[in-house]
Amino acid sequence: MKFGSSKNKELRLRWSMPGRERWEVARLHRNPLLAIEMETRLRRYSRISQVAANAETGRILVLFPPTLIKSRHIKRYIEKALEEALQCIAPQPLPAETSERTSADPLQRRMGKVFDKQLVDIVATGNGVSVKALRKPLSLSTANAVLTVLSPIALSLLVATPISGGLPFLATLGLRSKLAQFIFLGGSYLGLKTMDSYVSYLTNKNWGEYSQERERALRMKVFEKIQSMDTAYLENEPPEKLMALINNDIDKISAFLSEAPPTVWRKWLTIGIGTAILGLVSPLVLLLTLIPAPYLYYLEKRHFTEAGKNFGKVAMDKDAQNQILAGNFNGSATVKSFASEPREYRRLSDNSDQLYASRVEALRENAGFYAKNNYAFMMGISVPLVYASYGLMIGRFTFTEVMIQMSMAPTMMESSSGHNLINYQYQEAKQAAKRLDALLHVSPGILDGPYVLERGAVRGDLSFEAVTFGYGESPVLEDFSLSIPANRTIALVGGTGSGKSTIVKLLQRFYDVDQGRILVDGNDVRDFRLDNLRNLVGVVSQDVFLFNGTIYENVHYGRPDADREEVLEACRVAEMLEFVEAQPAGFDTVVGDRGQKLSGGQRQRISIARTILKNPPILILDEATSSVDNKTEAAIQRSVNRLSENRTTIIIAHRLSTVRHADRIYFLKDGELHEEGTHENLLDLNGEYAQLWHLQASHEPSDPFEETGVGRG
Ligand SMILES: Nc1ncnc2c1ncn2[C@@H]1O[C@H](COP(=O)(O)OP(=O)(O)OP(=O)(O)O)[C@@H](O)[C@H]1O
Repeated sequence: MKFGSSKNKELRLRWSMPGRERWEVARLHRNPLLAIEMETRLRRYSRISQVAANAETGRILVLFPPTLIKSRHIKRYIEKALEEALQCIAPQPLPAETSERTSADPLQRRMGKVFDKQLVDIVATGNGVSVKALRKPLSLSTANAVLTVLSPIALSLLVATPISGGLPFLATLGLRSKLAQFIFLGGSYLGLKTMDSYVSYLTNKNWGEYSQERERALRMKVFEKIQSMDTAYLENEPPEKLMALINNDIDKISAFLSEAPPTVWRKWLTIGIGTAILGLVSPLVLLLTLIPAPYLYYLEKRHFTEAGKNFGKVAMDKDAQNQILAGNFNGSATVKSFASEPREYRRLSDNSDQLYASRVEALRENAGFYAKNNYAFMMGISVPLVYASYGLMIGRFTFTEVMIQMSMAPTMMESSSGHNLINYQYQEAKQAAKRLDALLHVSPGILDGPYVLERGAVRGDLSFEAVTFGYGESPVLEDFSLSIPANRTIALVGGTGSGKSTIVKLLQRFYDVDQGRILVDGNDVRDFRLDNLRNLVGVVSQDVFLFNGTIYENVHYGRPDADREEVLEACRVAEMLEFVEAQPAGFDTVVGDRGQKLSGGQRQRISIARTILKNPPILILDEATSSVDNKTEAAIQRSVNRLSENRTTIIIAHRLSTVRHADRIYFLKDGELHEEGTHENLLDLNGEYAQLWHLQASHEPSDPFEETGVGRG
């Protein structure tokens, strides 16, 4: 992307002093991903000491040592970082149908015709197949190939010089004496070897950096895509599958990129140059050298198929063994109680026999392959050399020519083998690219609306107008209407599966309604930016998800820009200070995976504190107190009551004592409003709500909220 004349509009220097500059970047405004990408890119410049990009203000602060870097360079660095970051996070312009996809970049298009198109597109994710990025690694690989061929030739000439009596072409360069030629060739050989090592290092380093850069861009793109996916998609895809896409598939592409292009490029160039040299010296020796190449190729291909099968079988047997062992160790008490140790022993013994057989088969095949491969390889070197020696004997070749043949034959053989490993990596990368490409081209159905919401301006009036919605064919909600004035507390009650949670999922646009509309302050929720809409709603539910961090971090998650004082205040309102102080490391206590190290009530309070910190105008309490004892419930209820003050609140609960003080209660049945009114109205109505109330009252010894004097919504 070029900025051209728009450059000045993109960037504006807001403030500057030696070693510090603050720039305004128009596109940074409200674009947190761009802020992250720009920071990452600017940090790569070793002479920039600190960077902070702020998506709220659209500004970027750069700190640098003024003695090392001139102020005018900062602008160039920012321009470059912006250009690269924009390409990296730009939305995929490709349409959903594979057949219609076209690559904008001409090099990408050309490469897509030679290699697998999906793989090329995936490698190009973010910023295309950049000629500039490939120029250096490709040049280094070329130099590497040339040096691979030149070094053995220099050695041949060096060894041949004392015996052959000198090289005429060196004599024409003024090196007439044998010693002068020897010194020149010895120096050249050592110099070439040194260069060869250094260029090899640079080649590997550059291809490695290129593949790592591509891996990073791809990982971020895939992660961004997964995050943008609809809830419906995420519910259908197991997390392990998504993790495998990000870990295994991207790794396969990265491994292919760091190995295959430099190896193939070097091998092909070496074969090309070697063929030319051997062809000049003796076409027959060249032919003899190349004869085993097809056989070597066939051997490798067969070996990869067989080895794939054999190691697949070994892996299966090993998996089965792990399962047997895990079952045995985890269920040791059950094994002992049934006295089934001999049965367990037999299972492992049978499995070990199978594992032995499959491993032996794999090793046998491997040994056979290496024996045949070595034999063919050696013949590829030996037969031409026998012929070359014969040629020397009958005077067809000079000693120098034989030495060149002796050095080139192994180099050629080495270069003509190993293609199957590359092919294997290519096939793996192709399959990985296919899966990633499919993911990147799924179009999310739920997209941002055009309007940016100012949070403070939202009152919190909610209205569901004739909403019909179903997850599949049959509707869960049908022609459902409900109005909630701002700052009121309403309750949704009803049998299991009646659609209560679905209503709040629709409000947050986890799904879109099939018919009708949902309004916030009179505006359709589909018109808002998704992040704005979801920031309006705070949910405290029965299943609290905590990240595996500290208590403080989990509360702070509610509003990352909150300071410590605000976090502590939220915890105080959520009545969690007492339990935090009892923890070994207080707020720094790590909560464990999904918060497993805490009790249900403790997790619940963290969730409430998190929501208090978020301070949303609309609050949803989805069975928030259903899994705790009466005392904890009463304490949580106190926090929840404080939390619901001055907010539109929807309470979902099965236990009716939790909702009796709501301003209005809606009783749902099969996705339709069956009864509505205050608790007293509904009791007077003596319908299903009243029946349920009496049923629950007869099972509950007393109303916990009456006892503790809390529970007013
Ligand atoms: N993600 C989903 N995919 C398919 N069907 C779903 C999904 N979520 C809910 N349902 C179905 O939609 C219907 C309503 O579910 P919902 O969770 O809204 O009920 P609920 O009233 O909240 O129930 P509960 O009180 O048991 O939580 C149920 O029949 C349920 O099986």
